[in-house]
Amino acid sequence: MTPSSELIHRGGGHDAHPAADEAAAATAGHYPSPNKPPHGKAPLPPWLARPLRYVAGEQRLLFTLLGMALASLVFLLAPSSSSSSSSAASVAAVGLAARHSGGSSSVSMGAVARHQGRVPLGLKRKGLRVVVTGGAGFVGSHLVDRLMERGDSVIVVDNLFTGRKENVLHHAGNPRFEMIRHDVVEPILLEVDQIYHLACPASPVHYKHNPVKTIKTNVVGTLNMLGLAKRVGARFLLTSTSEVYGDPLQHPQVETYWGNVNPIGVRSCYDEGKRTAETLTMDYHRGANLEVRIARIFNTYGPRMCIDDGRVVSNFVAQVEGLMKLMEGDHVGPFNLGNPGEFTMLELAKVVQDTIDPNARIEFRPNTADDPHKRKPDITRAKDMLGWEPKISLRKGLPLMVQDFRNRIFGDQQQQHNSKEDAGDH
Ligand SMILES: O=C(O)[C@H]1O[C@H](OP(=O)(O)OP(=O)(O)OC[C@H]2O[C@@H](n3ccc(=O)[nH]c3=O)[C@H](O)[C@@H]2O)[C@H](O)[C@@H](O)[C@@H]1O
Repeated sequence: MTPSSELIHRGGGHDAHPAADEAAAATAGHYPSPNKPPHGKAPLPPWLARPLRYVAGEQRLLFTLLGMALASLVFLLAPSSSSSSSSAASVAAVGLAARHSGGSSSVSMGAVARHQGRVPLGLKRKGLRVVVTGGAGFVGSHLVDRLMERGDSVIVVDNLFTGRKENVLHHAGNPRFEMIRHDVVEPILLEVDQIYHLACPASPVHYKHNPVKTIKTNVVGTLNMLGLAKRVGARFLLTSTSEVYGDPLQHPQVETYWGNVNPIGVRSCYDEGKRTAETLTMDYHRGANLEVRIARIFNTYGPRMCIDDGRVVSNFVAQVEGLMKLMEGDHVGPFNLGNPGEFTMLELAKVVQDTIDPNARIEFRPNTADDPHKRKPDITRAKDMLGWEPKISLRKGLPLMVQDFRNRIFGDQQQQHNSKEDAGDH
């Protein structure tokens, strides 16, 4: 075989590697002369002649055109399914990237995912990403249970001042659940759709313990969470309190009542703190167009309540239902969420005697400073606009809480007793 026939043979047998063939020919010293015009026509430069010959050979051009026509046909016939699945992929990727990135990029990515609106074909609507500050507390942990039940992804942000890990421990290991030990007075960046802001010491024994910290949590903590909501475009719900009415001069209290609060008293860190939190919430709503909701919670009791809480009981944790209705609804509020059933302290003490211990002694002591004399929510607004009202009476609800307290106190004592016995055995 001559070197030139070898070159032709290579060209025909290894079409996929013309460049390699050229290199082989060059090393063999058999590059065709570019200066010899074939059949007297104008010569084609070799960089053009070779690819043209390659494309024209073996009907490759025909096959290429056929392939392109087929691909366009498929694309035209199935435009919606292919485009929605690709958008689904991009949304999923965006969600993932957004959770793992910080800075401003996560903000815009979150916005893309959130405003996607349409659910891609064949995909179930994904649950929301929700932050619950104070989610390890009494009300917060019951809210977390409901959100998890609904299929949401929940992040609890709590500094565990009065909350307990045990309140949410049953969700540990669930990939939709996360708990971050964090104090809301420090900023935090999370990519979420909704923020339930509950973090705050709520009972007088706790909020009076460190009043400066209490007001800081209410003001700086709320500012931080509002800032987060603004940044990621999340809906924000504040759990305010009946304490914003102070020692009310109007009875029962309607949401339009402005309250009677001592600004310099021992309870002011909480009362004024929550009032400022409400002000901040409304300012962000008006000034930054933030979607906000405000609930004013009246005294609540139930399982998981702090054993040394000491607040007067009036309502069961079914209030959580009210919080969720408020978040999902169209009304900003504020809404009173509480039980309008009224009773005196003496009546309450007697219910406690009947349900818990008939031998419990009733003591009469002077009231603490600025303690409200009377309080009763008017819940007309919540009934009409949220379709919410409390369902469990004190006599029915109290035994449920008592059972939980018994388990925790006597269960703990039983555990200590058992471990002492175990230690004695060794
Ligand atoms: O009834 C009300 O008005 C109150 O109801 C709930 O409070 P609650 O669940 O009853 O009280 P806790 O069990 O003490 O829960 C508060 C949670 O906030 C957390 N917390 C407290 C203080 C703080 O600085 N940061 C913080 O994360 C605590 O650890 C705890 O988990 C809400 O959390 C309060 O915002 C609301 O004012």
